Amino acid sequence: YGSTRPERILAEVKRKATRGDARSVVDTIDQYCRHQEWAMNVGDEKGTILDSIVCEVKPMAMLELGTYCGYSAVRIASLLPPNSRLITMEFNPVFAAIARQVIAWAGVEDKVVLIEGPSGDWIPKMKKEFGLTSFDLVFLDHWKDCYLPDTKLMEECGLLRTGSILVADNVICPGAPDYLEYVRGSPRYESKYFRSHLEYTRVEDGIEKSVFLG
Ligand SMILES: Cc1ccc(Cc2cc(O)c(O)c(C(=O)NC/C=C/[C@H]3O[C@@H](n4cnc5c(N)ncnc54)[C@H](O)[C@@H]3O)c2)cc1
Ligand SMILES: [Mg+2]
Repeated sequence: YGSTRPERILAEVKRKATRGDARSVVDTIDQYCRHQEWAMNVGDEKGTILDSIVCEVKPMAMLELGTYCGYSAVRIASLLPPNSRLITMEFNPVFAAIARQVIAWAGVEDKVVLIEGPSGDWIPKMKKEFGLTSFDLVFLDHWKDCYLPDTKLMEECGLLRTGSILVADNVICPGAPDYLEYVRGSPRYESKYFRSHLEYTRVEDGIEKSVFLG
């Protein structure tokens, strides 16, 4: 049922996951995408790396670029300290509509603000629209050729402070070579690679964690 993959994922969440239980939503999506049909969620293996960084940073202000079905938004939100917010950006209205329902089913809607639109348009408006000074943590998981331009845009818009952390998915597969070269080569970042696998597969992939030094 459901004509698109995200709609089938949402149907599975409504069928199998416990309402209000973020963990069961995450596990349901992982089970479905591992055994029924693959989808580009950060997944369980890389998700554990993301979890450890979220728990270490305890961000009060976090940004995610590329919501898709809301899997990582739910995963992150379930670990956020009270009064902290995840702002997640998604420009595909079909995916955004599905993600809103997944986020609501998981019961984390009061921790997540989903912005519908392109990151390039919204990043320059973040400070004004959300009374933000900077982001403590940013998760990049949108089109891989947007990682670098959006990182430079966040720098230019003063959304990164000394100690802000960027976490990038898929730096090996599909890969974000220009982004990797930038954060690994720039004296303004301290970068570290966490080796893992492409979600639900044995293909090598990894997460790059980069601390902005100001
Ligand atoms: C060859 C090949 C193909 C696929 C893979 C597997 C693979 C594995 C992965 O973990 C992946 O993350 C990906 C991947 O391509 N992710 C792109 C994810 C985009 C989502 O973000 C949305 N979006 C994209 N740009 C923007 C933007 N500026 N502003 C707002 N939303 C944006 C889109 O609307 C989508 O909701 C692919 C591996 C290798
Ligand atoms: Mg990804």
